Amino acid sequence: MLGCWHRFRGFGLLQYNLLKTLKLLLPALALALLSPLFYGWLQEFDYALLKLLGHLPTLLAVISLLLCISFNQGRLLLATVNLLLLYLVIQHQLQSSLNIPSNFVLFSLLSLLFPALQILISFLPERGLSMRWLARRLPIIVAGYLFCWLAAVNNLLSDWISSLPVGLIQLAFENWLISQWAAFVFLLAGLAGSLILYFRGTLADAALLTASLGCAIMISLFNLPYISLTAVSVCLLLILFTILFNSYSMAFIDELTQLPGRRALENTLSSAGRRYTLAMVDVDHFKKFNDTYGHDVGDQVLRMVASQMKKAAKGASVYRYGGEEFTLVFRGMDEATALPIADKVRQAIADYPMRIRDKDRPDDEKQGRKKRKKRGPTKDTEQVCISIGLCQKTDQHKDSQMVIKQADEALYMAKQQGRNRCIASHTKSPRKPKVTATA
Ligand SMILES: Nc1nc2c(ncn2[C@@H]2O[C@H](COP(=O)(O)OP(=O)(O)OP(=O)(O)O)[C@@H](O)[C@H]2O)c(=O)[nH]1
Repeated sequence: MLGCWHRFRGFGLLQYNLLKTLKLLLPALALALLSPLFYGWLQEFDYALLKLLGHLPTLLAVISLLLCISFNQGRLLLATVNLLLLYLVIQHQLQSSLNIPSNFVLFSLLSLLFPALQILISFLPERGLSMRWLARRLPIIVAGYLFCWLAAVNNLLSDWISSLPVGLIQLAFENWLISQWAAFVFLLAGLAGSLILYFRGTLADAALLTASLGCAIMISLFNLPYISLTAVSVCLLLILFTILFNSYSMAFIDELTQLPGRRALENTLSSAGRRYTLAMVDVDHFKKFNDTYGHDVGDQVLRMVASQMKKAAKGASVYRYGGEEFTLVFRGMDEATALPIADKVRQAIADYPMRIRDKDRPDDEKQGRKKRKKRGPTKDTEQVCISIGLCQKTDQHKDSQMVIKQADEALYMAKQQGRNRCIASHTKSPRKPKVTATA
């Protein structure tokens, strides 16, 4: 039975990770669907406009580089450089037929270099951006393309055609220009990218994987006009979107609970209009969780409270105000309507059996079972309670800060009256809770 449960939990985790991965790939999917439209659109432009549009990838790359530096996104900076250099070498050295031996050699080298660098970039941990970090990695990418470019401008490449291995000459699929070796390295880049995306699950990983797939398609369909312009522009647009989304998350999303933070709350309140109710929420005796079980368990409690609030607070948006304080905003609702919803939130959390994980629980499952047997049955769930203070916006409130202040006063009263309850500034509380907070 227990084995069954573990298998079920394993399946649930797999499903969760797969869903998360698919969600992360959604922006890439949207851009992939739009790229044939963009490609078709290009065909209608006249030569002068197309020449101008040829600079679009460089422009996008420069914007991306500036944003990467401003927002500390090291891996996306390297991915941008990889795409930009690939595009520049193609534009300056590969604008005539691949039947010319030197062009064919350059094309073969680039179709190995790009995916190999993508694999390296995918495996790098995201540790922000510093000069030392960059100085160790950027020269590898630049050196690869510089080597190809110098060999091409010095007319060395045509001499190398006779020494190209068969795997770089034979195509992997009929009518597709990708060689067997290049297909293999792109496949490795795709596999590495997919595994990293599955386990690490960041939007940057999704963008890196998509850039590898996009450039594999570009290499395969290289004889189509403007294919490099289309593919590199789309990949860079995705990278730009990722940088902007990441910086938005850093500024507005609380990392621990994944709830919007105080800055997002301020934005909401500035556009909430004149009719809303705000609730300040505080975890009762939270300090005791930290003191008794440690900071990690304190963090678990905050995550549980956040997720239960999101589930139970129907019609309200939930924010982490800071520390163990949260905020609910009920747009378009008065206190009388918001109060029962807030009370349901309070009840949902009070009813949730919070499982506390033993701090010195051994990693080995067998050892753990032995230890639990020796110690006998223990109480490993704790009740977590919250107190809530509500206040609806009225004409007396000059700004949202005054509403927050009054909701905070109501919260203080809830604490004074015994905790685990909701108090509204203008409306009578629905009922007294049966349970009182114990932590
Ligand atoms: N684990 C963890 N603790 C935090 C975090 N932010 C703030 N704290 C702790 O939250 C505790 C807040 O405690 P108090 O303000 O004394 O309030 P309380 O114990 O909840 O008591 P009452 O509000 O009176 O019910 C402090 O010990 C902070 O260190 C966090 O992100 N994680």
